[in-house]
Amino acid sequence: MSKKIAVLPGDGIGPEIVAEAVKVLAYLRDEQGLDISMAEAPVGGAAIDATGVPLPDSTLQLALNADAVLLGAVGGPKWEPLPHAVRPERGLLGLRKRLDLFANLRPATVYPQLVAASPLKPELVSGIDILVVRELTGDIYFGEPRGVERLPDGSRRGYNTMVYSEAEIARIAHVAFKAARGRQKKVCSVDKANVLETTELWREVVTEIGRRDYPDVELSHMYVDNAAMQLIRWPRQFDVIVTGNIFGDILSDEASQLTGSIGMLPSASLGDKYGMYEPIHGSAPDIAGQGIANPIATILSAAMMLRYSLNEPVWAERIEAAVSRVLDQGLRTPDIYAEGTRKVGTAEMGDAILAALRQGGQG
Ligand SMILES: NC(=O)C1=CN([C@@H]2O[C@H](COP(=O)(O)OP(=O)(O)OC[C@H]3O[C@@H](n4cnc5c(N)ncnc54)[C@H](O)[C@@H]3O)[C@@H](O)[C@H]2O)C=CC1
Ligand SMILES: CC(C)CC(=O)C(=O)O
Ligand SMILES: [Mg+2]
Repeated sequence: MSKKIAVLPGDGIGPEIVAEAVKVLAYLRDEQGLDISMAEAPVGGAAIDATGVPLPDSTLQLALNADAVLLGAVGGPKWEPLPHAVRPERGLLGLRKRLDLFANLRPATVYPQLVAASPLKPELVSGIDILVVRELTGDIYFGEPRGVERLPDGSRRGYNTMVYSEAEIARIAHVAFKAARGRQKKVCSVDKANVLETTELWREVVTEIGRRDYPDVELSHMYVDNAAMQLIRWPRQFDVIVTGNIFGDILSDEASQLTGSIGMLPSASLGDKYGMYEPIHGSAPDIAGQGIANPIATILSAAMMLRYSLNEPVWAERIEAAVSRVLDQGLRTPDIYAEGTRKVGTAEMGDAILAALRQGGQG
């Protein structure tokens, strides 16, 4: 039966990078007989401009009725003056919550061709293969109460609430332990249990599940400040990192620098029923509209979609191999450019990956 893909380009560079991933998917549909259909809808700022809200019901329904969602990025300076409740980012958070996409898998692997593109020394980054398992529907991004209130003395006070239930911690812990079993069998759980009760509970629950259900997986714990430091000092010590929403958000942006650029990191946001695929970066307003954004993270997100939601692991591998071949050819968007390579724009990079896929697909 035909598989439906909801395509939500969003804002800033979103439409530019999603267009390149759509080229790849359209090739699989039109020339390789993959039984998929794509339908596009606005989300974030684009949706606010079109309908007044960041997650219109029609977009939500499209996502709920799809087999997988491909998302670009949302947000930008244009919508920053709006109240938080109706900002573009709330559209994305709403989508993650409504689809119950509690597990965000953010693999950070270094392509050997890009070792020199990392600001870190080659001997530190070569060979890194980290999977950040970020909880995506809880924590301080969703906790109530939240807001800014006026105090009797006339000054203002802002507050957000970090919340995790035992069940929320348990289900993400299982995802991390299971993922580790297919890798180096090491999980590092990152928290701030020395200060925050919520994450003390996190540590207890992860420890209990590890001991009870995954004795074959080595479990360690690290405070988030140390983890941020260790990622730079000795990144190869990590296999799977499991952590909450806000820590995972921050640490995965940091991990992207090990790989050369945030434009290289894909992600899969998974729940029991749905899957959404998005690069880890934002809408990059500073380079939007210039045709220079790196589309690789989005194309690799489409590969993850083929693997996790569309049961097409071979095409996922072929796309990943095509990216590698284009890097071998020396093509680079500006964010990963180094002397001796050829600088290309977003569309040229997408075209080159498609051309490499055509060759690989025939072979
Ligand atoms: N998943 C999402 O939709 C996310 C949305 N945002 C939103 O995006 C907007 C901008 O946020 P920032 O903090 O600037 O983060 P950002 O990730 O958009 O950009 C950070 C830096 O990385 C660069 N960059 C990002 N993606 C790139 C790519 N594919 N190729 C080359 N360079 C790339 C940007 O040019 C910028 O210098 C904000 O409105 C923010 O709320 C931020 C993070 C995630
Ligand atoms: C809601 C998003 C802006 C949060 C974010 O930065 C991310 O998911 O990477
Ligand atoms: Mg982020």
